[in-house]
Amino acid sequence: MMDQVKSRGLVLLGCGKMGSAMLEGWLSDGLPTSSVWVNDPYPSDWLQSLDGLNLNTQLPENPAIVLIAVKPQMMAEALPSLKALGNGTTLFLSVAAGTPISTYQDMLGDQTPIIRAMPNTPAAIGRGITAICGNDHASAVDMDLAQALLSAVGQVVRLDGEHQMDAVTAVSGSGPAYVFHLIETLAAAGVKQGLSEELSMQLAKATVGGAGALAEEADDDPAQLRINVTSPGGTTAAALSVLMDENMGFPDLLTRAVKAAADRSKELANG
Ligand SMILES: NC(=O)C1=CN([C@@H]2O[C@H](COP(=O)(O)OP(=O)(O)OC[C@H]3O[C@@H](n4cnc5c(N)ncnc54)[C@H](OP(=O)(O)O)[C@@H]3O)[C@@H](O)[C@H]2O)C=CC1
Ligand SMILES: O=C(O)[C@@H]1CCC=N1
Repeated sequence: MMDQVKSRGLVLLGCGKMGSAMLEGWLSDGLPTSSVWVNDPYPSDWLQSLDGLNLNTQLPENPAIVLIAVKPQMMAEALPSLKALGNGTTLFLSVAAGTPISTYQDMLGDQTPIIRAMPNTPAAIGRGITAICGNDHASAVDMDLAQALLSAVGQVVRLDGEHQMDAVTAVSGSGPAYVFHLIETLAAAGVKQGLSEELSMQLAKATVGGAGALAEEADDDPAQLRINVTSPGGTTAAALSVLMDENMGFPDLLTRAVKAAADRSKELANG
């Protein structure tokens, strides 16, 4: 399956933070730079340093996949450059938040196989998770090809339909930022308790990384893992009484944050 990508080529339209995170993962997985075409007006130093990459050159005539990773606001400007590849056997895979499949069909032709995907930046180290859903022209083979490509940078889940994409974006697409902010604020809180910045950051990163890995690997669910940390009448219980506060705690705060992200994803549908 991936041989097709190697021989026919992979095109990246837009290669900023998300495009680069995925490309980094694919290159580490063995995709040769000579099979990759990147079209980006201001390529990063990293992209420019990649030997053999086809950077801002003429695109292949029939690439296996075009990955669209420009911002939703740039879509109307960026997509027309790909029109010649529409309505053919090139599979389009878009990671843009909000932009519906219908926008790509309108601009690339309504016979074009299109898969919408929502990845996240841990893809850079092969620990991403990507949710996908395709249009009627994305065949089972196309879905398998997208799944094979995305599996190289982490887990892949298939959605029941496009209607789930806004919620997925709010949970796992944006989610890493919530966790990074948790690390920042946990480290800052440790400094307030008298630790050095360096030590507090080391403790915070290892704690979030270790807890995340345990949550994925353990048989117990996260609620039980939390209970396992919480000695009756101890320190964790004291902290959780703050974090689980009905009005000002994590549940209310995260519910509102995830809703704000999902609402913004819906707004971005209009560019
Ligand atoms: N960042 C993330 O964690 C995630 C992002 N996404 C989605 O990925 C997409 C990209 O986001 P992100 O990587 O964060 O954004 P970035 O701004 O980092 O990347 C977008 C890239 O596209 C380039 N670009 C702009 N216009 C064009 C054009 N006409 N042709 C080709 N390239 C162009 C930009 O160049 P320049 O900088 O010069 O404008 C930039 O390098 C978005 O649609 C976003 O919704 C999805 C999941 C997670
Ligand atoms: O912030 C954004 O809009 C993109 C989509 C998900 C993560 N980053």
